[in-house]
Amino acid sequence: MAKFTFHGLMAPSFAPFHNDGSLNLDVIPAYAKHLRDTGVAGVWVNGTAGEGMSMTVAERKKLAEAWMACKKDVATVIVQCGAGCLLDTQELARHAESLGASGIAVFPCIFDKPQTADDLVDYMVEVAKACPRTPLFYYHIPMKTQVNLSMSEFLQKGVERIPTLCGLKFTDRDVSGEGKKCLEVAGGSLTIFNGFDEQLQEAVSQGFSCGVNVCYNFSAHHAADILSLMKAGKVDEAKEAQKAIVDLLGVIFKPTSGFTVAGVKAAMTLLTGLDVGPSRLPVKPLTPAMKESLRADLAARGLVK
Ligand SMILES: CC(=O)N[C@@H]([C@@H](O)[C@H](O)[C@H](O)CO)[C@@H](O)CC(=O)C(=O)O
Repeated sequence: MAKFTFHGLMAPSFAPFHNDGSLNLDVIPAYAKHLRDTGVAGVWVNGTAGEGMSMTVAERKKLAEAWMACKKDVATVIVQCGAGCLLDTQELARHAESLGASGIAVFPCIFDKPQTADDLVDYMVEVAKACPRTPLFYYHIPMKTQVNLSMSEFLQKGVERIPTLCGLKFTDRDVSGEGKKCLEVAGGSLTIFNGFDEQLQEAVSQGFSCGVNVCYNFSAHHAADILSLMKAGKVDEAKEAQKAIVDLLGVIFKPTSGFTVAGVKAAMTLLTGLDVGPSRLPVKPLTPAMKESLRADLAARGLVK
């Protein structure tokens, strides 16, 4: 079995774009230093917030390379390689392994979707052949993929057939049910990342010790508080820190009446001063009026000038 250990906060990094839509790699070194300075020890590149599915294979490779060049600041780099077809996924996985990535994460195929946990394992077996020396993770995010299989069954079957399978990202609200079952199957030897900012405290209460959540990009301190308060047994205070995250997300998603990558990218730029640029279609960027409304709401909370 491949070895992988991570505890704490991993940021799903944004894909920085110039206003003309092209990749802006120049911001990555400062982005990496910002994450280091805010206690974030890992990045999850080309995922959901990272608009992996909106980029070409060549762009995705460039982003992976840019983050790998910053390993002195952010030591753990997991590259999300799921793509439209298995061959592109394998090409990206081979590339990530050649760079020495800490791990490779994979969405399922989302057009012809796996119907059973066995189908999913079959697919992951083929991906693993392209990156036989690198820890492999499944990226469970049914709200995007509409693939909602039992993750505990997948893990049970997957470890039998994929020596490099090291866990999964559990972007699913059911942390206390299926999430806990995954932890039981993992038995401490696989890594299960919590996937929603809003449920970190609940996830930690079930035994999760790490997460890949978008807020770690710009307000990691709340999540770091949750981890340390839960460790100290201060559950009520941890729940207060959790409320602060939910409140912040409420502000960020107000202009778009719900989650969009455009909103969190705009928040990143406003809250950190690191310009990650607009989102790429099909995710519509915020309009100037939406951006101003977000800026004003964040300013009212003393979060931006
Ligand atoms: C759909 C989505 O973006 N989910 C976020 C959450 O952090 C999410 O933004 C947050 O919990 C708000 O609902 C992360 O799971 C994203 C993520 O890990 C990724 O970009 O790959």
